[in-house]
Amino acid sequence: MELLIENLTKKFNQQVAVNNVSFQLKSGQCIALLGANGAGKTTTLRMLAGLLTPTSGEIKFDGSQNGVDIRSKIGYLPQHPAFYGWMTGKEFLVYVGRLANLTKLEAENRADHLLEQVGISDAKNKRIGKYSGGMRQRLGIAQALIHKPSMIMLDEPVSALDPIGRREVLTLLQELKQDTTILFSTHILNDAEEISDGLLLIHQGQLVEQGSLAELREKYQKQKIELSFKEVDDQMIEQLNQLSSIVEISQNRDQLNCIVNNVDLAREQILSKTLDSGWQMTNFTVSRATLEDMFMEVVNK
Ligand SMILES: Nc1ncnc2c1ncn2[C@@H]1O[C@H](COP(=O)(O)OP(=O)(O)OP(=O)(O)O)[C@@H](O)[C@H]1O
Repeated sequence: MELLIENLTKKFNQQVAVNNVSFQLKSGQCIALLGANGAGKTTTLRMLAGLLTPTSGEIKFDGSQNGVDIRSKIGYLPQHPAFYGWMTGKEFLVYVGRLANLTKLEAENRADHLLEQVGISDAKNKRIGKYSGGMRQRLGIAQALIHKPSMIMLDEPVSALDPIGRREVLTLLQELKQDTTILFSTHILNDAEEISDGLLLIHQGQLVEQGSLAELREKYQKQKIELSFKEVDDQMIEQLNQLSSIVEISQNRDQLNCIVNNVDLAREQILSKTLDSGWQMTNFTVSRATLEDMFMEVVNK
């Protein structure tokens, strides 16, 4: 399976919600579409799910012609799924199975299988109105899988959940990704790091970075020294900036984050400068820049 997205764009009147986005998704991958609120994640997923017509660009599934209905290949869980609270979990899945053209028997068998797979078979005869948030999301994922799609797309599958529900659904996704191709959106980097193999970072409608977690870590991994002083002034920052080992300094109140090109040299230079100048240092920590730093760097460009 291969999903190829080329120059996908969506405008709402004059507002460009998704701007010239291109990427590829292959069988077996679990990819996170990561971006802040309003970045364009939902709009992208809705176009891929066939619920929204792109203004321009192409969506090709296994080399299909652009515009061909690919909904039978894709399972989709919207950000705010609507359930009938009076139905039981099993009734709901049988109902969506029938909508997906399964016979009654097929729908029942498929529902039982999926309820087992997403771990809510004990509650299959309970009304959905009584389900916890995590159980509803698991039912929503089962719904997305009903027609045996080649891949599933999940819009913010854990964002609205409490910590217990989050954990339930993240664990389920860990299991599902073993044999399901998954594209999911999130605004939480930790969730993306925990379950995905790769990231698509979207910012103001544009794809600003993409790659496997390993590639991105390698690319953005920088050595960093965090310093705190009793007081920080511009002159101090200027003097530190002149040290040959320091590449860049950012300030957060009395804390300075220094990206350095050589930790050992930087340690020596910073400590000796601090002593000479009589600055009152309260913290000196060597660390590595994380994907969090990458996220902030890319998003603040
Ligand atoms: N139907 C619409 N009409 C007009 N503008 C829209 C419409 N849908 C989305 N937008 C705008 O497009 C931009 C992208 O929205 P989108 O919902 O795709 O972002 P998102 O990344 O999913 O954010 P969130 O996490 O808040 O759902 C936003 O500025 C939004 O206001």
